Amino acid sequence: MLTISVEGLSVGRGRTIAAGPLDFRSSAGEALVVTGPNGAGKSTLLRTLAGLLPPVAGEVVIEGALAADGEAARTLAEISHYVGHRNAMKPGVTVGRNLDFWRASLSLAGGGLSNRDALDALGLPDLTGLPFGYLSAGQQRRASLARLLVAPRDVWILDEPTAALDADAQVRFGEVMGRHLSAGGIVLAATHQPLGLDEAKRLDLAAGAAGTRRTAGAGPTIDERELAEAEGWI
Ligand SMILES: Nc1ncnc2c1ncn2[C@@H]1O[C@H](COP(=O)(O)OP(=O)(O)OP(=O)(O)O)[C@@H](O)[C@H]1O
Repeated sequence: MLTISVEGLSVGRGRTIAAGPLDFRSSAGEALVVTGPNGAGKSTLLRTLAGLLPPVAGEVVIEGALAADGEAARTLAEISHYVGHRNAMKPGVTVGRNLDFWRASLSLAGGGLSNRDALDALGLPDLTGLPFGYLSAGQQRRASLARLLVAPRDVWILDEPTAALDADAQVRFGEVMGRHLSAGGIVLAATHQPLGLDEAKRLDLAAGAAGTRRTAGAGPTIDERELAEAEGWI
């Protein structure tokens, strides 16, 4: 059975710890909802889990999942979707071609929904022929979330997934996540809003996190400019 074990994980930038050390475990069919005030380290935790930032300390152990090459997956990046604050869809390219890109990039063994069915699951009409940039903010978020369905992956790492969604879309996306969990998937989500995941485990980063940035004694050295470029800030 797919299991993610997080042990002594401290996350941050360079040697500055934003949150941790953290210990938790998620198994197939489970959701973990990460909460906490602004600056508590929720996004930093999710980016670290997704493999976009190195951990300051600790480790993430994956068991029971196969990567694209048929070997046991060793990192979450090999078996997960990451949806950050940004939509990661090209505005000048059609919705359909954006989704085709995600299908081609992330599908492990096929089996994803068609673009039209994925959009329908998020309550959108067939907008596949429109440039992504023509969509409203909420439509853009829905279309971006549709990539979770065109390229099936076991683990969904979601940062504020329902920001910009109206009430109907929030309910729909709650149902989409529920079906993913029922099929044995895992959801790791940070949010300030209820996600409709009543059975989810909770991880509250409030205690001792915001405003108490600490520096690790040892850790990987990061080139701050490289990091900023990788994150699209410069
Ligand atoms: N690129 C960066 N370089 C240095 N520090 C950063 C960088 N990005 C975030 N931080 C710092 O890391 C800490 C945690 O930020 P993070 O974005 O993880 O918080 P969050 O809990 O997701 O907040 P919010 O609820 O506002 O989205 C903050 O103090 C923030 O200033």
